[in-house]
Amino acid sequence: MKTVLSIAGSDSSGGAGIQADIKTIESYGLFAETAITAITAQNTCGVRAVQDIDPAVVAAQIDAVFEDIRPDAVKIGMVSSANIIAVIAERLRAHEASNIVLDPVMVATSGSRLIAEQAVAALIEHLVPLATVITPNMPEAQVLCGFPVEDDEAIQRAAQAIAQNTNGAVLIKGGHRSDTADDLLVLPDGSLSWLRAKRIDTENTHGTGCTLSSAIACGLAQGNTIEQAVRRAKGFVRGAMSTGLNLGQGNGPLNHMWCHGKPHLPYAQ
Ligand SMILES: Nc1ncnc2c1ncn2[C@@H]1O[C@H](COP(=O)(O)OP(=O)(O)OP(=O)(O)O)[C@@H](O)[C@H]1O
Ligand SMILES: Cc1ncc(CO)c(N)n1
Repeated sequence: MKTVLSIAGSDSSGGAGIQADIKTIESYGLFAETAITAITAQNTCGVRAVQDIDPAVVAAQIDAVFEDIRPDAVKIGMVSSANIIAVIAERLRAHEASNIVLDPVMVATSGSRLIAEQAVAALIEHLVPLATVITPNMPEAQVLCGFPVEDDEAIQRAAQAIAQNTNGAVLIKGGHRSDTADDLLVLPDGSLSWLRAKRIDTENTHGTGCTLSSAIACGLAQGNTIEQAVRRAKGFVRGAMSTGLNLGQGNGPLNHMWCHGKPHLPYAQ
């Protein structure tokens, strides 16, 4: 069985972070492993508390996983401090990890900040160069490239600027657009493709980015090309957004148990 390691924060409300990743990886039929970077107390309305995990314990989790059940792909999500970022990069290099998907998480859907301002430089220096695919949303792309990212032309320039720091691909996600949900993919050979999609009219978008990035990691673990993995992942998120699940009082979570238009729950009543 193929395995995927999620290095990310815990979301107590279950819709984002480590929890979204495990649900996604299981929906792909793969085996999920985890290295928790932070524990957040949050729900669909906001983040109430964050406790970072000691960097030595983050490193120990990564070592324990690689030295036993070696993952076929790695997804990196919330990494809130420069020290944690540095140990993750160091351990992934030491284990010669491949198929690394970096979701440069900065702000939750609810608007709360999830990374220290000083840690952004460390993310660019240590993790961006290791990534097979980087998946910023538009505000994150703006922080990574340093200029406003508001229209198609700026999205294109931002993706190309971010791609300068990596041998991998860059996917700029369109969840923050008002008109469409088009994403832009720049492949390592510099070729550009727009992944066009109609917007789904819903407030329930908590964890869309976490779900997308772990789904891309699953596709890479299964041997998909980057473009195939990204297109399948976008379809998976779309399906998980479309079931009409409406939980919580804020931006609700996705339904990860969606599978090709029908539930895949053998024990469901
Ligand atoms: N309303 C929507 N309709 C269709 N697709 C959407 C919608 N919102 C987001 N998506 C898609 O979901 C994926 C994740 O994009 P998004 O920009 O929401 O990530 P994000 O901001 O990192 O998410 P989060 O911080 O909530 O985890 C992208 O492929 C995007 O196009
Ligand atoms: C733990 C965690 N990671 C990522 C996100 C971004 O959606 C979130 N809200 N919480």
